[in-house]
Amino acid sequence: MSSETTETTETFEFQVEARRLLQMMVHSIYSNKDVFLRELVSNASDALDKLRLQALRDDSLDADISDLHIDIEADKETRTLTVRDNGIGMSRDEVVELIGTIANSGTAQFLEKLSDAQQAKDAGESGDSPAAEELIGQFGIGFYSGFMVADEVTLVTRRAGEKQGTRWKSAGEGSYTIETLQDAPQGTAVTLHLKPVDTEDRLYDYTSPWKIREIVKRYSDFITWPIRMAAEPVDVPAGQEADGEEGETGQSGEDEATEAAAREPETLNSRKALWARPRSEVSEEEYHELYKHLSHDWNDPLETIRLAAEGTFEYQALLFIPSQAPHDLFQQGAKRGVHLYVKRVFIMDDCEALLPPYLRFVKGVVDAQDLSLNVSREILQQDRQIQLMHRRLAKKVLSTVKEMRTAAPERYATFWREFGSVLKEGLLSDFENRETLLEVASFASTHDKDEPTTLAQYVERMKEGQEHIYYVTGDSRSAVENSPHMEAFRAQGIEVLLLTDPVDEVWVEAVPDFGGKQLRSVSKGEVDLGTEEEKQERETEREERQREFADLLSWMTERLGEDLKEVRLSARLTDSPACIVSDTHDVTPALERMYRAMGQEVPHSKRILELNPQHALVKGLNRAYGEQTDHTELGETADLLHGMALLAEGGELEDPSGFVKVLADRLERTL
Ligand SMILES: Nc1ncnc2c1ncn2[C@@H]1O[C@H](COP(=O)(O)OP(=O)(O)OP(=O)(O)O)[C@@H](O)[C@H]1O
Repeated sequence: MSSETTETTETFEFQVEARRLLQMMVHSIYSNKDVFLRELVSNASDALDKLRLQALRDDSLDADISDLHIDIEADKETRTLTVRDNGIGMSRDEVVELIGTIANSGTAQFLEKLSDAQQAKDAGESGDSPAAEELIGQFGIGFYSGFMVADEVTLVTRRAGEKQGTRWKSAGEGSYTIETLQDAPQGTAVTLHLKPVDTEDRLYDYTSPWKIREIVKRYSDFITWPIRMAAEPVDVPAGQEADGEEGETGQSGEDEATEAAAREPETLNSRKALWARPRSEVSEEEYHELYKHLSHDWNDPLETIRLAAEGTFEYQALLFIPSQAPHDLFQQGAKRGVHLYVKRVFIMDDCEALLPPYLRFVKGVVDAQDLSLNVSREILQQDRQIQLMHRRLAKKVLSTVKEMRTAAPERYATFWREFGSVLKEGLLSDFENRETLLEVASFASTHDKDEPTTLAQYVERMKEGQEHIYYVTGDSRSAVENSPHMEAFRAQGIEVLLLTDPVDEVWVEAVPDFGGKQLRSVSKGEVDLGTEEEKQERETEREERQREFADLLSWMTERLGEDLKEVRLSARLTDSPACIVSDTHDVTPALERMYRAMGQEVPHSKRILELNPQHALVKGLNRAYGEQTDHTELGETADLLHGMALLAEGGELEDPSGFVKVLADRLERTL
């Protein structure tokens, strides 16, 4: 970061990502500009929460917490709007770090998507890609949203307990200035120098008390801190003052009284916690605004869940399922939604003790009556009541998903698209809810190109004589659909689940069955399809073939023995000459790779090469083996066959260049 010092003011450049984000705010890609105030109030409220907590934990903190509140002040003359809080504030370093940079690691990627979406919009295309608005909504922009309505933003702040304050100022272009102040009130004041009103662009007059009142009521009513607005100075014509309650104390005294009454600030929000209000009184919109405050998401949630427990351990919970997965869903250390309150007092965000990790996308509030305000994360993890609450909340979320699946299939489809892969992690860790998880899960399948299926639907469609639920795992739908392992299943019209999430490799190993039907990989063990009669018939034929190919198979098993457990005839191939399979209880190569990536050593399991006795290449190989006495060349053919089988399942060759050399040599001879 470059800095240039004048006497007291330093100029800094914004970090690249921050600058791009600001650019978008300045050029305003988000149409509902009113939300800037919600964002500033939300930050102010967080700052007040933080100060109260810190004061609670640290007696020696030199801070005034007697009247924590938010002030909104508009000045029509100078066209400025100030949002002020007397909360925790920021140190100078914090200002530079929090306001000048965007620490979120997904930002660069997000910005790519955003500018693509914006370009598409500018070019008048309306493709499948999400609109820029939707994207920015998902990300949440917080403080920077001020630049949607202002051409200059000033922030004055002093961290509670510190002596000096800081002034930050920027026009939202490349740089900002920072100044140290000897004298600044505790907390933060953000002053926006407003752009000219342009109602067509939904840029309203944000100095209008009416507009401010409306926005605060709509977006921030539930904020528990008072949000005050200085009342408008009323121009009262002389001699027509409104009810002079103070009595006649002379002309000048009366003026003062009127002015004082006029200056009495108005509290704009009702400050009622939504979860404590009767359900019938809270509108959906109010829930959605609370969700946005808690989650920093600008989009509405997919589902709102309310729950209250009475008795010895009383609590209320208000949970939300977002409509989009956050970009950091699979990042280590990403935030975990739920906020903990104790008797309406905010205690902590990201309270991981309240829900299992596979429900980390759920946002919301849990307000418990009987916890200490000083409760720590460690204590929560061990608290029996919290563990009970955790179980109950998890069950409630899952039952909501279950209901959604039948009552609102489209919403469920969105849910599963966004969160299915995280939910499947639960199959590994949450034995208690495993059945429910299997019931709510859905999977791509060969039955339908577009529509996923549930396991129950799969079982209903199972053919006569089919005993197992078949699946294939791999990197992509096209790769697994075309894998040689699928041939016999396709030929016999047997449905196969197509599992392409990394987590699928793992949970299928852990879940033995669904409703008594075993889950079976198409690439493991022997396949045994069809009715008893058909099986019997095939078995007899196989024994015959086995005799026919016995010498070739044992020679190949020996030749490839270093890499393979066995070479045998296949019942799963119709078109391909060969494929590789794993033994029923062996770890698959994909899983081996995953364990290694996680730093766990697993023994390497040798696999099995299966040959298709109907295939001309295999037949030819068998014939040649019988006829020739020198098997050197045939050895190469066997190696090629092995390599081809590996490639066909999307695997990797141990010696790709060796493989290519032999192949090139063979091709050359065909010309
Ligand atoms: N009024 C304030 N008082 C104290 N700190 C503040 C205030 N406003 C912002 N901050 C600090 O600056 C950080 C960045 O704020 P910003 O609104 O840009 O993002 P955010 O609220 O963290 O998240 P998001 O970008 O998802 O909205 C906050 O996390 C907070 O630490």
